Amino acid sequence: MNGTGNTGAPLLEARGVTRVFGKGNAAVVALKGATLSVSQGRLIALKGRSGSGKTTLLNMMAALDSPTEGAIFYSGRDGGKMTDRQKNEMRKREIGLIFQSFALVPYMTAYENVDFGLRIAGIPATERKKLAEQALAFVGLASRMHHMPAELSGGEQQRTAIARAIAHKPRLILADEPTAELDSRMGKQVMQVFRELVRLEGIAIVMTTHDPHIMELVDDVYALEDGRIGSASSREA
Ligand SMILES: Nc1ncnc2c1ncn2[C@@H]1O[C@H](COP(=O)(O)OP(=O)(O)OP(=O)(O)O)[C@@H](O)[C@H]1O
Repeated sequence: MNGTGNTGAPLLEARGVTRVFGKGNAAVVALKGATLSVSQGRLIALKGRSGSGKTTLLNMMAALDSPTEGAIFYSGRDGGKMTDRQKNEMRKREIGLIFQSFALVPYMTAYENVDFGLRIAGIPATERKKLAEQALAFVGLASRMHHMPAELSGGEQQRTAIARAIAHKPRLILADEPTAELDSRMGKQVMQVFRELVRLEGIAIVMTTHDPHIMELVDDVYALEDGRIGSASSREA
């Protein structure tokens, strides 16, 4: 990742991650000993039924939640040994998050949404315009960037959300069901943008999905079943 990417360690590694919500009789074991490794330039899908633990794992990869057992390493750094402040900083600078529902600010244009994300990431004003325009051009929205979200199609809104997630040049993107609210054509556009990010920028992307068609478009698939990673399959890059 930025500044720490030459350690030889994977961008992100989950080792034996277990997450239990609640206590006693009410305890829910959402993840059971999940282990996976994310290297630069890979597009990875986590698949599994509703309730299998996909979002729980993604939230922990994003350092939004902590494992009950096991550990997550970010370029070799143990997340369990980082303070909340260090985790917040790392998330802002090194990770881009994308959600199923796009999560755009409705009264800001596409450009303003991306600029807002850059401000939150602490990027100085002098650099923001160029980075926002570059990111919006990358996702094919150069000519639509001054439109409000409501004036954009679902696919364009999700591509705006991708531009916001990539504008600060993170090395890792975590996307929770990014194509779930899109029809198949728009879902494909989003997957094309992901493939180009992986190929041209060397970014690693981990996405959750239910969609069997998407499995053909990714490099690695991890199947979650009742909180366990039941199987993994890869194709050569
Ligand atoms: N904060 C929480 N408190 C209690 N239980 C939780 C919490 N978050 C998730 N769970 C439970 O953990 C399990 C895994 O949930 P998770 O949201 O990770 O599944 P998912 O595979 O992402 O499902 P979906 O595809 O429906 O989004 C479920 O049984 C869920 O009810």
